Amino acid sequence: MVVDSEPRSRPDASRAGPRSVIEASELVKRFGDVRAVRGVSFDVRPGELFAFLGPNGAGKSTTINMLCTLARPTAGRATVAGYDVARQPRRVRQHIGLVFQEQTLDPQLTVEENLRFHAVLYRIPRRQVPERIERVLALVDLTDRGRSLVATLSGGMSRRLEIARALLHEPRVLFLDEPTVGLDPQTRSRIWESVLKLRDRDVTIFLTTHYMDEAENADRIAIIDHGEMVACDTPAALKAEVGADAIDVVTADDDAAKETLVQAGYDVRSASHGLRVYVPDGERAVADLVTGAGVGVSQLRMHRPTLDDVFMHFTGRAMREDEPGLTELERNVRNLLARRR
Ligand SMILES: Nc1ncnc2c1ncn2[C@@H]1O[C@H](COP(=O)(O)OP(=O)(O)OP(=O)(O)O)[C@@H](O)[C@H]1O
Repeated sequence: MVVDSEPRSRPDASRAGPRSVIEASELVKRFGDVRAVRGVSFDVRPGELFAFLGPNGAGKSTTINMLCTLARPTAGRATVAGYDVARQPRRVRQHIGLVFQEQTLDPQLTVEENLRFHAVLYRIPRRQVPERIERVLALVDLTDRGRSLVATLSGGMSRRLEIARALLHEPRVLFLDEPTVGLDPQTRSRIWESVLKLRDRDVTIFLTTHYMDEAENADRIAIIDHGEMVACDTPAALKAEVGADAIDVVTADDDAAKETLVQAGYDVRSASHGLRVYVPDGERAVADLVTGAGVGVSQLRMHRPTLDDVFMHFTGRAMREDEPGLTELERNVRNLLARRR
């Protein structure tokens, strides 16, 4: 991405909220008849780790592309770092770093050469370049690989190098679109070590992911479905919104226990093995439940809502139902159906 000189322009402070580093207002994107994004609004505060989740075809990439100035909104507006994505795209690009799924490094160049090339594109003053390269490589734990050809790096190292490169021009916002997709758990956690270090550096992170354990790291999560925002809050608040804790109990006589508990006012469902009781606060309810069952309790297990439950609640689908085993054809059919809605 070449950042050339756009006429001097100032951040659009009149409109961007003073506390928001990203502000999207009624963003819309149509591709012909396809309404990919249908009026999405949200804001991201400085230093936040903001996760964007949604099923396949929900509109995540389209939204991120509009924020990164890679796609022009059909309607609505957005500012990033105070600049309008449609009217001041070059300014926006100066203040953002991008790590997308596709590798964009040159495999025939060394790690340092790739970074130096990026420094030229972003017009980083020459005398600052060595120190910046050293800093970003240390951040992603690649200090000793500066002279290695990128072609010789593992998938995880390449991804960490992409992050390092995206940070070289000191962006205010780092966009990570599925940064760990297809990588093994150990490599994913290495990448996350680097990402989480950024939290102390006042870099705002806008992330899309399919991995719920990664979304747990977010300060806030937005869920998008069929091009619309269906939820946006902290992981804890979203889980609380989904509702009650569930306690699974197996008793000496489940039918009798169910009757007694229902009479005592509990929300009880029969499960394939035992009973499931929904309570607002599982930890407090356990003791009362054991005595209230009226018969001997042989097993008891508490289940707190997870982000998977949250995702299911808001989208009606499991987060990872597309993986594994969904064929390309099935994915395409699903996208087609999503477009028709
Ligand atoms: N260039 C395009 N032309 C036509 N339709 C498009 C185009 N880009 C995206 N779409 C459609 O817009 C909708 C949203 O797509 P988008 O790629 O933003 O979803 P997503 O949430 O990123 O999905 P995934 O997780 O599969 O990447 C889908 O129905 C998709 O088929």
